[in-house]
Order: sequence, then C-alpha cells, then structure tokens
Amino acid sequence: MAAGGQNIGASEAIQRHEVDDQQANRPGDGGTARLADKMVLPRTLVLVGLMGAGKTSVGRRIAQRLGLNFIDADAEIETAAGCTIAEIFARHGEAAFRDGERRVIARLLEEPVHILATGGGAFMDPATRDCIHQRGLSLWLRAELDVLVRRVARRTHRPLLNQGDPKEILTRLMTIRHPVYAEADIIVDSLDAPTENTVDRCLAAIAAHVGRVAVAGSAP
Ligand SMILES: Nc1ncnc2c1ncn2[C@@H]1O[C@H](COP(=O)(O)OP(=O)(O)O)[C@@H](O)[C@H]1O
Ligand SMILES: O=C(O)C1=C[C@@H](OP(=O)(O)O)[C@@H](O)[C@H](O)C1
Ligand SMILES: [Mg+2]
Repeated sequence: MAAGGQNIGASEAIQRHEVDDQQANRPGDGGTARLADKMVLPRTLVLVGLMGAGKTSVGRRIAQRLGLNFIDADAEIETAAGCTIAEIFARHGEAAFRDGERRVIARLLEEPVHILATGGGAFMDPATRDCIHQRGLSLWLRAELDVLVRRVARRTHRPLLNQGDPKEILTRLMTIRHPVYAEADIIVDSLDAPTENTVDRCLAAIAAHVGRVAVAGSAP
C-alpha cells in the first residue's frame, strides 16, 4: 500500500468488482459514472503512453469524474522551468528535460492521491518507472499508429515530432516503448472514438483492478 493510501475492505471490493463486471462492457451508458462515484483510488493514477494517446485529455476527464485533482507533468515542468517544453529541448537538450521530468514526477507522486498525466517518454526512464511502480497505479493508454498520427497532426508543440516525419518517428518509438509501457498495471485501448468512451473504459478497468487487488489483499 502506498503511503497515504486508503484501505478497501474485501467485501466492499468484491461488491465493486461485481458491479464492474456488470458494467465493463457497456461504456457510455452512465453505469461507470455511478461506479466512479463509489470508487476509492488507493494511489495516484499515472497515465502513460505515446504522444497523442490522450493522457492529458483523458486524464483530465477521469479526474473530473472521480472528483480528484488533475496534474499534467509536462505543464508542471513548464511552470518549474518558466518556459515551454520545446524551449527546454532547444536550449538544454532532451537529457536535461528528462532530469527535470524525473524530479518533477517524483515530487508529484509524494502528493495526495490524484490523476497524473505524464509525457510519453517519462515511463521509459528507469528511475521514474520505478517511482511510478512504487507509489502509483499506472495505466497505459494504448493507441494504434494511425490514430496517433491523426491526433498529433493537430498540434506542433512536441519537439520530438518536429525532427522528421511524425509517422516514422512514432513507428520507431512504438517499437522501443510499447514493451516497456506493457509493464503498466492497467492497459486500456485509446480507440478512434469519442474521448468519453475511453474515459468510461478507463474507469471500468481501474475499478476492476482496484477490486481485484483489494480482494487479493496486496498493494496494487
Ligand atoms: N478518444 C480520444 N481519446 C483521447 N484523445 C482524443 C480522442 N479523440 C480525439 N482526441 C484528441 O487527441 C488529442 C490527444 O492529445 P493529448 O490528450 O494531448 O494526448 P497525450 O497527452 O497522450 O499526448 C487531443 O487533442 C484530443 O482532443
Ligand atoms: O514522448 C515523449 O518523449 C514526449 C512526450 C510529450 O508529452 P505527451 O506524450 O503528453 O505529448 C512531452 O513530454 C515531450 O514532448 C516528450
Ligand atoms: Mg500530454
């Protein structure tokens, strides 16, 4: 159990798990809204996955549904640095960005339970990944290449994607990163569908995971 985490009684967790089993395949029907009202998150939920997976936009909506704070690690890094991520990359290089990212995420994971969207490279850093494993509940938002390419094409603020063809870069990153993202506690597909549909499926998957872990009587 993470420091500051809340214990869930086994019978309560079993009940939740049963509710979840009834609702999990019915996204968008309002069932997960009721489920979310009851869900007690034992640790900070940490969203991981490639650029464009929806960590920021889905994470913000999960936080609204659960009545928890939402924090975007990239935004925190920008505030701490007093400049944009693109400027940090240009002025100091990626390694300096990763150092700041590691420090910021370690600090955020000391804060009360909240929803934390990380940048796509954060989980690739062994120290950050270890910190997330120790103190958080990780959720990989997994998306197909074409979905990612379409989504990232709308914005130009991601320095890694401005270094060449975004599709080629994402293809390369997928090969390297997917096996590592697969270490996350929970995996949810970020489909080419309304964002709220992904939010519903995340809430169902989180409830199922939290229920399973509480029944087993160990930390997530
Ligand atoms: N089903 C969906 N899930 C997540 N994002 C979606 C979805 N459909 C469209 N989008 C859009 O794709 C973009 C995802 O970007 P963002 O949330 O910043 O991702 P990330 O933080 O993982 O890089 C946003 O502009 C969002 O509105
Ligand atoms: O994948 C990456 O290495 C990065 C992802 C970005 O965040 P998003 O995944 O939220 O776009 C941001 O942290 C930075 O541009 C580097
Ligand atoms: Mg983001």
